[in-house]
Amino acid sequence: MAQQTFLLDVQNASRTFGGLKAVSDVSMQIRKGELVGLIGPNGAGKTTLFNLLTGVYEPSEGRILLNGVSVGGSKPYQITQKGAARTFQNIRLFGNLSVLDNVKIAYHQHSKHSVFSSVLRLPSHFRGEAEMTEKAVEFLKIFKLDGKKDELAKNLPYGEQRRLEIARALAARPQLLLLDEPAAGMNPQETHDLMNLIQWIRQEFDLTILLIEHDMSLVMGVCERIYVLDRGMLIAEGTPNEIKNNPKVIEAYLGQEA
Ligand SMILES: Nc1ncnc2c1ncn2[C@@H]1O[C@H](COP(=O)(O)OP(=O)(O)OP(=O)(O)O)[C@@H](O)[C@H]1O
Repeated sequence: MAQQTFLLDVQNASRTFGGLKAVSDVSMQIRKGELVGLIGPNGAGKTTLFNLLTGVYEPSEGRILLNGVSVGGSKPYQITQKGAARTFQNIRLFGNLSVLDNVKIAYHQHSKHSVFSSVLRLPSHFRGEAEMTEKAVEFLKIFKLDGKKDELAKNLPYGEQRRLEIARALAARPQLLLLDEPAAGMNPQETHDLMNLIQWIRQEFDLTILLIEHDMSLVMGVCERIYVLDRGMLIAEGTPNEIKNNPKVIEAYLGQEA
């Protein structure tokens, strides 16, 4: 029987820093089109797992397959080319570039015009450049940022910077979009709008999404499945309802508050 290929297949991945096992023997399988949450108390290993998925760190043990192909040892930009793009917990925009240029940078790798035509300023370069600007503006429209395209990214309010980061990740045309705390610092209205936006872009761009989020209303409201990490280990996986009522999960979160 043919083996099922998952879009993302994490097989017994671990990552140690000195004596600390930040991610310990984690396995997770995500099918194309799913919207999955990754939660856990502070220091559980969520960002470290994202860093393994995106080539920031290599797993100390285990394998990570994207579309059935191992991404072990790939650099972050190579993983982006293989179809996974991310946002960061601490926003990482090019603050001194315009909002438009932040998106164009991501779009650049998908542009058809060659470096050769750019250097020689051939007509195809200008056509390519105009096309890229047009596409970038389309992405900005989705995130209601087109009116601010010429502002410096660093001058946007926090919630808009978060949206711009997602627009930039999306412009890289990923199959898998990894969002690290997309609602952090947003007010309830912004969070609510973001939930709708995440669901909309998933449909529109045929995306698979994995998101880390502390805002439980967002996680429980949009995710179909949730993985829970605690002290580097996967302690639960299930639907939002299953996770809400899972004693191990409740205990992990109560431990955090104690
Ligand atoms: N580069 C590193 N060097 C040493 N320790 C690290 C490194 N990166 C992460 N850690 C440690 O690994 C553990 C997991 O951290 P991580 O940031 O992945 O957790 P998290 O679940 O994302 O936490 P939070 O919700 O607070 O962002 C923590 O104890 C952290 O201090």
